[in-house]
Amino acid sequence: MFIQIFSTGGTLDKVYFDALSEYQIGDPVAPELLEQGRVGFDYAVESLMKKDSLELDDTDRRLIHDKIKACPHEYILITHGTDTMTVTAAGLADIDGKVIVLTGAMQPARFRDSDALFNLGLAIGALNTCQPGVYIAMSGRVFPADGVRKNRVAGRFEER
Ligand SMILES: NC(=O)C[C@H](N)C(=O)O
Repeated sequence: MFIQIFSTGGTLDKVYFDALSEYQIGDPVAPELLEQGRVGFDYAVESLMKKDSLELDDTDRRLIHDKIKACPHEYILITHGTDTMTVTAAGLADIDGKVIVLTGAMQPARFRDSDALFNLGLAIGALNTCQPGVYIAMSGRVFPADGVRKNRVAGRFEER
């Protein structure tokens, strides 16, 4: 099994710079987390952008779409900010023959109580078992991309 990972930014990849008292988006954390998980598959990671998903625009989403469409691999993982994950996922619905899973985190992977490792593991499980289609793996569940929303108050994803 080979998984192509595209990172786009989001809280998952955020780094806290104390001197600046603000967050910035660092390098993709996915490889480190996969190493920590001692995974038994091959993968490659390509960083497409380093943005909070609230700042993604149509041009960014077109790039994400076109990169995936042109990718020769069947299994695609997208790490993405949670706030507009469903918007990006909706734009991938026309891509056939691939298992595409988006995941992210409510807390930066670098935080001790982060949900990042858990969510990434869930996404990898989804890639191992799902039929071709677009899915969001968050909150311990794998949702079809068109059947989920983020509940900001509760801090989790749920059926819509
Ligand atoms: N948890 C997150 O990823 C929220 C962040 N604002 C984003 O959508 O990029």
